[in-house]
Amino acid sequence: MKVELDAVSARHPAARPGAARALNALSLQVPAGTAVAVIGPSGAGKTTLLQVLACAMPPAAGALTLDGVAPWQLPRRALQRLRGRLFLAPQVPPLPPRQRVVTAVLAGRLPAMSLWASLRSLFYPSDIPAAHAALDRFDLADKLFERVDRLSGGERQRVGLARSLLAPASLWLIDEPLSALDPLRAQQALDALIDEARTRGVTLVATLHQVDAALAHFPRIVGLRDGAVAFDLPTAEVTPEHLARLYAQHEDELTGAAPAPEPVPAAPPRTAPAVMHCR
Ligand SMILES: Nc1ncnc2c1ncn2[C@@H]1O[C@H](COP(=O)(O)OP(=O)(O)OP(=O)(O)O)[C@@H](O)[C@H]1O
Repeated sequence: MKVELDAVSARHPAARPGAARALNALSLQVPAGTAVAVIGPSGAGKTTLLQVLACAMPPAAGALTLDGVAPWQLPRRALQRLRGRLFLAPQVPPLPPRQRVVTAVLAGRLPAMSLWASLRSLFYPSDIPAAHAALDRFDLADKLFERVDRLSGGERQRVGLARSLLAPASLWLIDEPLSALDPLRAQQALDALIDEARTRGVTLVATLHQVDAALAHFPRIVGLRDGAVAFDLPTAEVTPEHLARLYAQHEDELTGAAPAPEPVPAAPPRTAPAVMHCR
């Protein structure tokens, strides 16, 4: 799916009046079947960008088109159909706690299923081999029949990613896929996502805090700051200077260092307690 944003601005419905826009006249093109990593400091607008692309939030200004179609001008049912071709993986996947992993993964197919088939699949998983194969890409096949609430945070995150492989989508929007993964799992997960997206001709837009991982795996990097594109370059052309400017005043996020501790307010000078006379 081809993605085009032209001077798009967006503001969260819950934002304080007068708060800065989360996206500010942002323009971006992503050709069909390509992969791009979006990096930038906390609050830059990465998640908001994915929400706008997923048609979960309408732009306040500017134009969004997906395969040349303006989603917010479509009739409601056509917009629903289009949303079925988009897959948004939030940072923390919304998995019902008592559900089996196999059911949670197969839920990725729900947009392509009739109401009856989707209800049936809640009780009788329809394609267990497909769920097994998707989990295997994320080294989680042994958890096929485990309950979701018995998984670690990282395992749940990988279940959310495995779900993308079942989704009938041509645009994957993946928000911070590595936030709960150790370095080895993170590398495997990115390899699997990028490889599967390329094989299927799916467009992949992923936000990442791990700049090293973005540079190592993605062919193109978009740096986002204050809701606008700071740079949009082939990975080989991204320099330390680009990164230093992007993360200025947020250097701890670039280096992965723990943020500097909040300054502790100085204790008030100790004085002898004042004698109070009560009458
Ligand atoms: N639920 C919300 N309600 C109101 N304003 C919000 C909300 N979520 C985000 N914002 C505003 O939008 C801005 C961009 O937030 P967004 O979550 O898109 O940034 P981000 O780059 O994904 O940050 P992070 O890396 O910390 O997840 C924030 O600075 C905040 O002002």
